[in-house]
Amino acid sequence: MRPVGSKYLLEEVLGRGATGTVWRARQRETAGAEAAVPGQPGETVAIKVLKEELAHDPDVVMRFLRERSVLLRLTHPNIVRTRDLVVEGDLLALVMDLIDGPDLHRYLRENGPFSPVGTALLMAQIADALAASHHDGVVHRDLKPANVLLATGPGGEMHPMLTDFGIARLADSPGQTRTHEFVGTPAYVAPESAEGRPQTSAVDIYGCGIMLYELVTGRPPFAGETALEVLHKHLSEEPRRPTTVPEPLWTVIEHCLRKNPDQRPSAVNLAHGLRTVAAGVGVHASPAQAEAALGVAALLIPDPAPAAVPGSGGGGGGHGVGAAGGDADPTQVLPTGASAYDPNAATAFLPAGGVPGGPGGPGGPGGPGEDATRAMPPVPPGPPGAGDGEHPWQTQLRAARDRNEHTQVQYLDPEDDPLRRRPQRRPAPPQEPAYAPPPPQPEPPRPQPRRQQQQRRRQEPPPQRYEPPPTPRREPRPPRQRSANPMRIPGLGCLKGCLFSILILVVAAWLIWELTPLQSWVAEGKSLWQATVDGFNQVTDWFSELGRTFE
Ligand SMILES: Nc1ncnc2c1ncn2[C@@H]1O[C@H](COP(=O)(O)OP(=O)(O)OP(=O)(O)O)[C@@H](O)[C@H]1O
Repeated sequence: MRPVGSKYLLEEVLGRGATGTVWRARQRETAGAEAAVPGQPGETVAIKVLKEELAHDPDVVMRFLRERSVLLRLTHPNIVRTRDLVVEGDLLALVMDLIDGPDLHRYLRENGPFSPVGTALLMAQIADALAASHHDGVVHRDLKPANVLLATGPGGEMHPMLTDFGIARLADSPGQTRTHEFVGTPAYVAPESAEGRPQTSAVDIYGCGIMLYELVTGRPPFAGETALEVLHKHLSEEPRRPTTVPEPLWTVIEHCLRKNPDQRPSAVNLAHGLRTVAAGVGVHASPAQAEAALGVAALLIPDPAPAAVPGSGGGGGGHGVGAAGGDADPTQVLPTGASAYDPNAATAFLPAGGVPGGPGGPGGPGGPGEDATRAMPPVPPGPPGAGDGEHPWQTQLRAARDRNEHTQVQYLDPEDDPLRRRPQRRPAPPQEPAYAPPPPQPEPPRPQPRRQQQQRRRQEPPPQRYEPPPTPRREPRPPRQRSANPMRIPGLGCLKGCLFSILILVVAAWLIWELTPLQSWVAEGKSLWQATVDGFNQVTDWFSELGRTFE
């Protein structure tokens, strides 16, 4: 096990992304006052250790420290809580609540698309999370199914939680050492981000539009062979409505995917619109609900004051458009050499300055590797603009390190260092769930806990079918009450009903036998047909006689 700060021990890798590696970790001791959640010794948490390239970047470090309070303050039932930010030596790490469930990308791949109602309800919760963060001035900027973790609610329902908040913001350093055009994932990138234009919270709404489309159809609307092709489609192609998408849901998707960010709804209005759609397109919708869903466009009012992405406008910070040289033609700032585009690849940093195929550019020496982390420029030996004086980040970094001065430094045997060997699973002691869930939401199906998924993946061959998680323990049923109406016949399947029916049949047969001339006919040896015909004639004669009497 490897210590992070003095408070946490890394135990097992949960996954790797473009910005870092996420570990299952254990709290060694209660964190200090800087942490939003002090935690208890023995508690399990998730820790994202940022990549070395990021941790070495002075601008990222400075941002990390500056935005500490913003990230720690961001709490919402649909946001994975950041508990602590750790700076230790060259290591930057975010301590989060551990979510025991798959991410939405994996869930979608294994279970196929959601129903329109399920899609609307799930995304309404994501829109709630965005509304809270936008209100706090925080724009996510990397919305995609892989960044939504699926916890299980108290009734076993799916509870989506948005993660990686602020990571795009941290990674998109304005420093002179890095000239990223944008940080994001091509399939989910808003046109203004792709073009390097000023960005606002409307980029997250565009991401919601892509996710809505993907959840209900199983694939994002814009695909292509290369990242460049996909980005071009975001800029120029209008998505078509698939026949499986109901009209009201399409209205919402279409508004979110407007090329003009000023025409996209605010997150609050998006959440409201999606709930109206969910209520109006389901099988149990009342005419009024269906009517309201058809008029959902009226609810999708844009945000009059969207939260701005700091420095994305080409002004302050000198990055984004400014670094790219103004409103550059997108073909100039995107990696034309990008090949074999994977729409579900991890977050990419697309370079502004790197010439595709050239040094520092995609595919060139010093350029992006095979993974999605592209165009990480070499780190200069000293801080930018340091000169003789000290750059502010150095002062802040030292202060942060001083806070961790009691950190236990251990030189581990390479065999024992989880960073150098394949992680071994260690049994986790029972603990309280990290997340106290909100009231249950209807639909969609349950997610599978992460532990089950990981265990399943290790077995050969992997099972093909989705297995639901163990059902939550139910309260024992109260003893069955006897019916207050013993004569009620609930159906022929019921023994009581059968006996009662037989009794009625026996009585009816006896009455027919006694009150009709059936006995005499049988005695005369008539056939059943003859007896029926005679009976019919007798009734007809009786009626004719009756008629004549009244004439
Ligand atoms: N708080 C958490 N609790 C449990 N698992 C987590 C948590 N945060 C992330 N993970 C898991 O860790 C893995 C890696 O996450 P990470 O955010 O680094 O990657 P990503 O989002 O897929 O890629 P990128 O960061 O490049 O977009 C994912 O499988 C994710 O499900």
